[in-house]
Amino acid sequence: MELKKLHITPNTIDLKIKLPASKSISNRALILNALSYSPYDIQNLSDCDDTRVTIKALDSNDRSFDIGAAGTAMRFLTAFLAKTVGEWVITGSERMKQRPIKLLVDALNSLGARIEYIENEGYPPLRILGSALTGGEIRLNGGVSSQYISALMMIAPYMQNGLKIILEGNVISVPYIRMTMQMMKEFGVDVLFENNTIDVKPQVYSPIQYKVESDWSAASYWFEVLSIAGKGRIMLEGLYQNSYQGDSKVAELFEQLGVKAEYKPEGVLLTPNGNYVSKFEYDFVDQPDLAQTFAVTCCLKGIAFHFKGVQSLKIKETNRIAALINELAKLGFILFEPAEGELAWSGERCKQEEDIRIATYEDHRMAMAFAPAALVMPVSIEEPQVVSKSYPSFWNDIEKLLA
Ligand SMILES: O=C(O)C1=C[C@@H](OP(=O)(O)O)[C@@H](O)[C@H](O)C1
Ligand SMILES: C=C(OP(=O)(O)O)C(=O)O
Repeated sequence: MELKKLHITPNTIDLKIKLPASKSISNRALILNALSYSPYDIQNLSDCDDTRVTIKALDSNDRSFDIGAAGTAMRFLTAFLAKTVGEWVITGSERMKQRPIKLLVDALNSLGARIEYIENEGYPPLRILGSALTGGEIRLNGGVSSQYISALMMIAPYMQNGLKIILEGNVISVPYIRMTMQMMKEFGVDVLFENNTIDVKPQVYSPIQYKVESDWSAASYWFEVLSIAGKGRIMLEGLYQNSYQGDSKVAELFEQLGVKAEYKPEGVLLTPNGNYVSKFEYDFVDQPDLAQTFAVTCCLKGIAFHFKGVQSLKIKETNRIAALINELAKLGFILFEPAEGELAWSGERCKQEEDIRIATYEDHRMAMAFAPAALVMPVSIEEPQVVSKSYPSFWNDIEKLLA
């Protein structure tokens, strides 16, 4: 097993980090570029695994695709292939075969698609008989994954009757639905999203030249580094205040955890603000990918926390709730679930392990969220290469702290 041993004890921190491009924006831009038959190359496309699998599928002459561990690629391509004439097979990693897709498949089949399960009902791999879709009106539970909704929205302009989606339940990850809507508008189509109803009339996309922003979820690990270190300055290049990414909320949230973020023309400058709250409370329903960053930061700063809105973490790259509970216990922190969809730490401690080896469960965010713990104690991160799912140069950037 590969192991990354780390203990970071910098005298000063003065870094410039070129963050990876957003994988969420990259994967949408690729689908929209394909749907608009664009002659342009997308600029600043991410080079991460989740984007590479989408590029490979869209560029290939194959009929069978393995999208590995990429949730967005699985969901977006399922919808894309459902409306593309031909017979297709789509599969993914062992974990992807446990991540639910039934709501999306049922929705597509009710709109005129023909999709079958090859192994287990409700899960990839899928056999898709692609054809023109009739569209119409559907009701969809918005509480499982917004990726199903984004996937349906992007192909909606090409449905014969357009598409009206009435979202039911507590809709999660709404900023990602808004990101899809904004990008569709940039590619020249009208989308209405009001009162839990999304309406897309039959239309055609227009190709545009598109440049992808840097990734705010990746930025969160640098906020964590500065918060834990409590000193230094870090310039994160290519980030803007008015971002389509809901995870840009990280800048405001870290004001409570010792970090000041200033917007400069080249990016965001992080410096300490000396302000650490005694208890951190937040509902992560709009920013599920930030939860791991905050759990590790709070524990290492001795700040009790109570998170809500984290129910979707159980169906991501791993069960992130279980993974956080297991791995933070190795560092000496006892977390618990006050209720379904919640995670908390009330200050309870256990004995820290002597030789700390953090398991990453094939989850890039476990590796990246735990790496800054090395500013406090020596840690080894198992299977560090998992970071390539969203941030291939993460370890090169972390090594700048050792220089
Ligand atoms: O649409 C997207 O790009 C994403 C949506 C979110 O998933 P859910 O909608 O499943 O929460 C997020 O966790 C994922 O990393 C990316
Ligand atoms: C949940 C994530 O990705 P996906 O669902 O696209 O696999 C993530 O990157 O944290």
